[in-house]
Amino acid sequence: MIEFQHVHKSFGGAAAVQDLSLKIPKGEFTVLIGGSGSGKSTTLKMINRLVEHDSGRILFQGEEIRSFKPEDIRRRMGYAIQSIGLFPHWTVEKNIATVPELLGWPAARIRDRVTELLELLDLAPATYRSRYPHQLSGGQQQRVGVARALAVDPEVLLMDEPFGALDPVTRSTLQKEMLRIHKTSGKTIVLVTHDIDEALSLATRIVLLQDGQIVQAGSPTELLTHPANDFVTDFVGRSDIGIKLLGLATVASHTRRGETATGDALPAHTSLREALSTFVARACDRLPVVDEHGQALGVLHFADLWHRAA
Ligand SMILES: Nc1ncnc2c1ncn2[C@@H]1O[C@H](COP(=O)(O)OP(=O)(O)OP(=O)(O)O)[C@@H](O)[C@H]1O
Repeated sequence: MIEFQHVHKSFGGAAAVQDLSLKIPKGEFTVLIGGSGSGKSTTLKMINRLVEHDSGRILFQGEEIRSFKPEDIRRRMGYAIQSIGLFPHWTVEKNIATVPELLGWPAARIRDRVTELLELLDLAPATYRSRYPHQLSGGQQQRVGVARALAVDPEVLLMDEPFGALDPVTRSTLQKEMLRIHKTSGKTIVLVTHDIDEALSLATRIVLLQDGQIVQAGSPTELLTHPANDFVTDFVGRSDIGIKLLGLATVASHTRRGETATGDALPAHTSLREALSTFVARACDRLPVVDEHGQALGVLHFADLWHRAA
């Protein structure tokens, strides 16, 4: 759906992105990750032409990105950023309605869409639609930023550190919401982060950048189990690669069905990483597992964690 072919971008003679070639297929959740100054934001912004590339080609659905009108790009690609950029003197409703209004949607359609988006992001419409940004918490502002990016149901969602500067609980909640939105909408999402745990939990594909070049692109499991070099190993966390692998699998896939055990049960969608923590905290080697309806599913054995995790 989006393809970079040998793309270069320099600022004042210093290369920010060099010879970057990358395919982003439709429906993928691609996470661009790397250290500070590695070229993540520049790469993202070249997709919606906030930054123009110097050379090479960037294709969107087979056509050079420069051939699209900026307003078409704005309609087809939602954009959410860490600093949100909500207009302070506009209500939540008006902020979310920015692009629909630019596109001349009728007022009733805009109102319905705002209601739908606020509900999607767990902000009660009656309470929040007429508030101003300063009357919201940081997490709520981020949600409004995401709602605004989704307003005209774009084919692509571009997100630059959208959950930066949030406390871990809010961050984790919003990450889960993004996973749900991705799962239900099948949207193509490109997200920038410097947080490897965020990348591992969200991405279907991780693209690790260093000095404006791709060091490795692959699934979270590939990066953890087949790192291209020492830089990748260090970046993904040399000392806790095993724990991170456990974070990629759920209890459901490791449960011995039909067995029974006593004690508080784990929901089947719990990650094996959390399960390991529960085993240690409870000093036990078996945990009962329940499905999403709270019905007994089986038992997770401590021995099965490492046995089958990779
Ligand atoms: N508008 C600009 N003018 C000049 N230099 C820029 C500009 N934007 C980015 N750069 C430079 O390009 C390089 C890559 O920047 P970029 O913002 O893409 O990195 P990043 O990986 O997103 O970093 P961070 O995680 O710190 O946000 C950096 O050296 C940066 O200083």
